[in-house]
Amino acid sequence: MKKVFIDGETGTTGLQVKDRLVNHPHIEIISIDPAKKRDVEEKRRLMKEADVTVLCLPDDAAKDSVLLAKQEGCRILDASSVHRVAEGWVYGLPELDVTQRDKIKNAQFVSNPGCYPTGVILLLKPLIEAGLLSASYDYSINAVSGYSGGGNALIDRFESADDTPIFGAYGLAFNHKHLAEMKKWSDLDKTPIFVPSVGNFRQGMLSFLPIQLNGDVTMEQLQAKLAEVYANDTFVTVNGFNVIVDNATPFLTPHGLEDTNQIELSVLSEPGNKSGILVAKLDNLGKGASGAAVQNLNIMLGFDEDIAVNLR
Ligand SMILES: NC(=O)C1=CN([C@@H]2O[C@H](COP(=O)(O)OP(=O)(O)OC[C@H]3O[C@@H](n4cnc5c(N)ncnc54)[C@H](OP(=O)(O)O)[C@@H]3O)[C@@H](O)[C@H]2O)C=CC1
Ligand SMILES: CC(=O)N[C@@H](CCC(=O)OP(=O)(O)O)C(=O)O
Repeated sequence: MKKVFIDGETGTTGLQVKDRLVNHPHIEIISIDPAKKRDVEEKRRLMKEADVTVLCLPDDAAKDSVLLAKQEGCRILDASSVHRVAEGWVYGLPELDVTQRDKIKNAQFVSNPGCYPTGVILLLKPLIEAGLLSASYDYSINAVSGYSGGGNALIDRFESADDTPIFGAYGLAFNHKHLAEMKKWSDLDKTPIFVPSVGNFRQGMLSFLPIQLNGDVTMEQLQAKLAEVYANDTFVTVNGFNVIVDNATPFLTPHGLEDTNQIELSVLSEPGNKSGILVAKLDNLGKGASGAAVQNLNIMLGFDEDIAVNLR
């Protein structure tokens, strides 16, 4: 058995990591006494005992815990957004390319990706790498997330206040914390324009990337390349060209993947069109956070990467 300490076990992401790991046959969770959850020496003791510590903390608290881990030489999987483009950290997106799983397996410090970047990067990176899309294109991304993406504070607001909107755009200063991560790991020349939004539902996410093609490239080729690249990836499904897979068809909704570690990629257009959209659907708390964290833990600890990644 390997031991895992979840620092931030009672938060939205931490609870979902815990709920997955209680079903893990090879991992034992070591928990902090709730009365001591901010006690630095108690954290140090548990970190030293654990094979890996998962940080499910606000950014500033995550920085403090990483200082402890550095002092003690402990392994960390950080779900916060602090280290996703930081030197000395491995980006925890196993499907990024064929070398990424080995990097994750051997790393001391792994940073779990943000929910929005997970979809955007998996769509853009392989298409740019293949020369089908340009790194210098003016990309824009519109996305909608379930309110659990905002952690306990937003959950409380949506579930207890009576003045919550059905839908609201945010991040309108265009400096969202996920931009650096999207640019770096998709290999973009420019920072994209990103308009996130939140809807009055708990879990689920859709990210849309409108594309205008130049030259001979077709939208069908984009779908074919994505299908080829992710053919062997258990958690990535590439839908057929212009096929909407949704219980609510003809509507494309953020729903259907809740509590799973799956992500669905789609290329939607009409045959022969030179424009269309790339779409990623995932559970912001699944492949966007806790499912991905358990997948990364499995890789870091040498287990099959699909053990206990889903809640259903
Ligand atoms: N929600 C999501 O969809 C995603 C979240 N993340 C990231 O995961 C991290 C956690 O987010 P989320 O779960 O949403 O946030 P929550 O606000 O739901 O949970 C944060 C938890 O951390 C606890 N906490 C705060 N400070 C400390 C500390 N110093 N020591 C120990 N525990 C502490 C909080 O306790 P208390 O309530 O008592 O303050 C709370 O239980 C963030 O960095 C976020 O960016 C990543 C991907 C997706
Ligand atoms: C709806 C909502 O507020 N979503 C969060 C992102 C959630 C996520 O991916 O978390 P990280 O904090 O780990 O980056 C936001 O836009 O900041």
